[in-house]
Amino acid sequence: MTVTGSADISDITSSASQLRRFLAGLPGVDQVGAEARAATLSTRSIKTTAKAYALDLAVRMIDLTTLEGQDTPGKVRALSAKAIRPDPADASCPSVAAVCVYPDMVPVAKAAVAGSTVKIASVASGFPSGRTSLDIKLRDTADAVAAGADEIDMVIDRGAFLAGQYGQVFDEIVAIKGACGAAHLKVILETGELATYDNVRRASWLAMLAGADFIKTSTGKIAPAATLPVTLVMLEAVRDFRDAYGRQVGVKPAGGIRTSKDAIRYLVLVNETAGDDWLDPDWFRLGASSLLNDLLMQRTKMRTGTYSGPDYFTLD
Ligand SMILES: O=C[C@H](O)COP(=O)(O)O
Repeated sequence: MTVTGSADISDITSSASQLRRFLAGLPGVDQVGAEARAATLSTRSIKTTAKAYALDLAVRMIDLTTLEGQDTPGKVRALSAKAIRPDPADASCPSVAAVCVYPDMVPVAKAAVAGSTVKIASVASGFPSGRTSLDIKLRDTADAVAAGADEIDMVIDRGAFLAGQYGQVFDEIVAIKGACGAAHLKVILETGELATYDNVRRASWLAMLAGADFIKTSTGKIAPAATLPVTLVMLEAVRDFRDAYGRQVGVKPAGGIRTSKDAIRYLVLVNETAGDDWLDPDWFRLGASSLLNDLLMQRTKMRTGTYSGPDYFTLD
């Protein structure tokens, strides 16, 4: 896709009307083509050696998530221990990328991963609905960062987006990015509420223009959550954005990704759509609460030839 319009981001974002014109001018997504391509890629088989690599890469890309009202410090500590050392019986098993928690659990998670490579991601900005004032969203974000979050996962205002108030959504992302300081910002589009692939493409560009470090599909609280075609559209967007403006943005599908097969399908999609520059935890994450155990079972099967039952691994 060739992006038409100004070559300079500041021209596009200088006014709400310029931004609207730019987003309205993005080419429409070929829905049938996107779904067919995602379906074709999802049937692709990979060699055994590549599979072993892919399983480890998928482990390294996980944002191991717990976002439940009943989360306790004990559960977050256990999850953090698992994030550092997913398979205590196998020292070759890598750590996951990050633990993802609500802001009040950041201090607990931060202390639990101290000394490891595991990052702390925190949802903020009135997750999951985002229906709160900008002041509260900024405070929510600043609190999580002050408590040690390395990454902030914010939700966009879908109501404003769907009403065409792109300038408002843009300004909010810019403000929250400011509150992040050195922490990376992942912008959750909540694609299950955006209704069309064209909207997914527009929201992806809007978030990137506003300074997102990552674009993320879903909160995991709305169905459908991550899907391959939606992720394909987002991967095309980050690829085209880098081509146009020279800045690389990451992608994080999240919600409903539970099996090794699913994870490998996403990795094939990344490779074939954005390219192997994105096949790295710095640029691609899998937001998941219960994918890790299946990856561990498949790793063990490849190593020993036999499956360990799910009970062998601790609960995610
Ligand atoms: O961001 C991650 C999601 O909230 C996790 O969703 P999941 O429980 O369906 O894996």
